[in-house]
Amino acid sequence: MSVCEQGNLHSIEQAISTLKTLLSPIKKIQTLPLQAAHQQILACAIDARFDVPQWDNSAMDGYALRAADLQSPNNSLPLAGRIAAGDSPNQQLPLGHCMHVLTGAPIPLGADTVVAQENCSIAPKQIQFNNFKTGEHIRRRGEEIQQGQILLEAGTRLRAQEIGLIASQGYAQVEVYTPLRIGLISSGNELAQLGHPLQAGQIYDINSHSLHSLFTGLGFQVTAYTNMPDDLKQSIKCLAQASQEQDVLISSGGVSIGEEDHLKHAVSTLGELNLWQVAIQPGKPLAFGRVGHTPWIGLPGNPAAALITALIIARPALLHAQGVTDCRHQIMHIPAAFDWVKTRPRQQYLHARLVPQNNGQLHAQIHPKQSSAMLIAASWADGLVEIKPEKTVKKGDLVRFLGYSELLR
Ligand SMILES: Nc1nc2c(c(=O)[nH]1)N[C@H]1C(S)=C(S)[C@@H](COP(=O)(O)OP(=O)(O)OC[C@H]3O[C@@H](n4cnc5c(N)ncnc54)[C@H](O)[C@@H]3O)O[C@H]1N2
Ligand code: MOO
Repeated sequence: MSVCEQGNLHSIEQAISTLKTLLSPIKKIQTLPLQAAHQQILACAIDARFDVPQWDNSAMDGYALRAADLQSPNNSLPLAGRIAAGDSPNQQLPLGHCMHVLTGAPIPLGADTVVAQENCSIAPKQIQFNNFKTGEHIRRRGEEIQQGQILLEAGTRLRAQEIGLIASQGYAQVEVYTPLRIGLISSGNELAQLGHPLQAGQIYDINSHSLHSLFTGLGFQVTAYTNMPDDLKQSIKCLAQASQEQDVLISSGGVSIGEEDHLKHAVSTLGELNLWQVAIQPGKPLAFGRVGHTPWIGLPGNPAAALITALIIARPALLHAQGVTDCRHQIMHIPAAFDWVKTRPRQQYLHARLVPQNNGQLHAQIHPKQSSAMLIAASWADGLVEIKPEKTVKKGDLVRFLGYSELLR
């Protein structure tokens, strides 16, 4: 890998691929109670310990019968008993009888049909069946899951539905990959901490907070370091310390070409710089490297540039290192509600909202303030419209839309 010259920008695909190489996949595994495993990544496949359902059971409140028993002209059978969910699955349906069954109740042996109670005329000891189909309303043993079947593969992120599926098999604990430890570093003399009044020339540190929220939301273990001043010696000291304590360092700011942008120099002193400058707008000055053996991602300082490069480039590589097997995000093709007439050499990411038209179809509307220094549009937006380098867009053209709901999970 080589550091490119200014003006020779790396493509986004190259950047993601370089970063994946830089971040070695996490191997550490921990066992967690199921309740604590939300958003974590499964380290071992989960297989089915038993069939689901474990026995034939009723899908309705009604009456279980053997269809061949219904010979009488008035379609009725004497009632032999009642079975509820939780009762034994081994009860026998006596010949020529029916049994009352509640939803979830085991089907008595010999029955082949459940008739919903609203389709029955119910007398105390005799049930008349008005309308039914043979075989209906029985949930068959194993129709959902069969014993031994792989339910979830290693590398799956555990959402509410996966947690429920694991619980259905009685697993109280799961093995998950230990979350990557991410050290967040903001750089800049101008940055003030929340809770402190601003001095002249200061602004509040935004990136530490937006990135903390983003990466903890993705399941990583995040530590924010205090601000790194615009000073080479102190940058080296801060990076060296953080690199001892974390699996990955992610900084924001200080990667452009100004004389106060010391980060790349500090990283080269402690390790190596692998890549700098990517054909993405916002976010061109993005850089990667190593501090000692610890991978480093240098996001640009402008808050929207830091957020977008974190989502588009850092996110897939970090999830890959975390063991996630499917790091794709859905891309929708949505008609543009805007014109984009001026071509740009870098791939554009525009803050956009999905707006329903009169016919109910969604169109992508972009915010008027797309500056990388501004977060107001990101907060307004539902996601990002992606425009390839040198492309224009006319109203009604289909554009690629990446929803924040996809990017933030
Ligand atoms: N001569 C050039 N100047 C700049 C170029 C260029 O190619 N040539 N690139 C511009 C682009 S694009 C970006 S993006 C920025 C990125 O620069 P840095 O990564 O070095 O970031 P800083 O200079 O440290 O800060 C930029 C901007 O963002 C504010 N900032 C930084 N950190 C935070 C934070 N944690 N919270 C809130 N705001 C933050 C900082 O105050 C600056 O206003 O460079 C352009 N310049
Ligand atoms: O990448 Mo910069 O973010 O264009 O401002």
